[in-house]
Amino acid sequence: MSLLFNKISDHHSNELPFVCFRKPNEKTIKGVFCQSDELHYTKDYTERGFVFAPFNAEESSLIFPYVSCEFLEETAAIHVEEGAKKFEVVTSDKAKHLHLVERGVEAIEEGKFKKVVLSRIEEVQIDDFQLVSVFQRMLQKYENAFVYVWYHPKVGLWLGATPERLVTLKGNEFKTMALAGTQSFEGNMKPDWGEKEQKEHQFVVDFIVSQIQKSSIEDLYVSETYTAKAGNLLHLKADISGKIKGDKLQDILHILHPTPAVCGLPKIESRDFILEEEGYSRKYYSGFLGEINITSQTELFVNLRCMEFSKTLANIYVGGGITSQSDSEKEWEETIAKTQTIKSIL
Ligand SMILES: C=C(O[C@@H]1C=C(C(=O)O)C=C[C@H]1O)C(=O)O
Repeated sequence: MSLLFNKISDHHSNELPFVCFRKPNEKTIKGVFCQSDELHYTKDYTERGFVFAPFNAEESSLIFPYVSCEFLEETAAIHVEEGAKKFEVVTSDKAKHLHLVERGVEAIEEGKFKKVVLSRIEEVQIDDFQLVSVFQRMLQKYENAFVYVWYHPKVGLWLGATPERLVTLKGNEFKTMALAGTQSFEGNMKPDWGEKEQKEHQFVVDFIVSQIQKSSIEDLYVSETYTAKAGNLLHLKADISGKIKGDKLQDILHILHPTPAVCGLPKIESRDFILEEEGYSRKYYSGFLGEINITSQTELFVNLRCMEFSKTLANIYVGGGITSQSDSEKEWEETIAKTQTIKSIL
């Protein structure tokens, strides 16, 4: 095993915090290793470090401050075997999810909001969990995702391979994306998209554009909508960029997070519905993570296609966008397709 993967194993066994990640379409894997298990929170996003933020923007975001961390980088090619797939689904409550989606559609029909993203946890029993192998399989399988493993002994162990960028700041350049609408990849990168998917994606574009117009970001550019592949799934995607004039990272996060790709529209009404009705805590799922203020660059990703581990269980977090046109059975199928993307690396 390489130096970096050994260090991950050691730090995890010694119960010391770390994060290891690879950015989309890059080869370098970076490891950040903390020297103590003290918990740090961001004050105002002006710190330098790796942020791990929850879905609920009213809760604090964790940070590994780079002043007190050790770093390792590697560009090793990874060749690992497919997952052993020795696992059993412990909880996967279909009736509950169908009911939740139906309540979401009713609330939309009552005019409470236009879109809400509803999610669930699937608990999977894993025998003989090998952290490094699972992480390596994720790296191998998801080249165009932000792939990470994040650990803090007082918080937990999270792994993910997310296709969604929340925000990139490089100098005065600002970039984000609108990603929504899902179908399974069947070999065709130019599939037909239904009206429901096109609409749920447009809600995300419109929200981001209107929020940016409230900020001082100029030269706004929105690409054509196109199909993007993430694992065995396809999504509708549009790239959005601009030039920052005076906004701080904290202001930008405040206007963007959580976008209707993971929350809904309007933001507050849909968020309250999620917090009241989903019946579990999303914790860091659909929050965001990544490096902030590293040589004046920030790159944050939405925490999707992720799981949280305890000793013998993996909690897989999945959700999907609900609109007035949603069919609960199809929404259930979409969450199944999303869990399969994740399970294939276990
Ligand atoms: C909420 C998730 O994904 C989000 C929801 C999507 C959808 O509703 O079609 C697609 C991509 C993501 O923006 C998830 O994967 O859990």
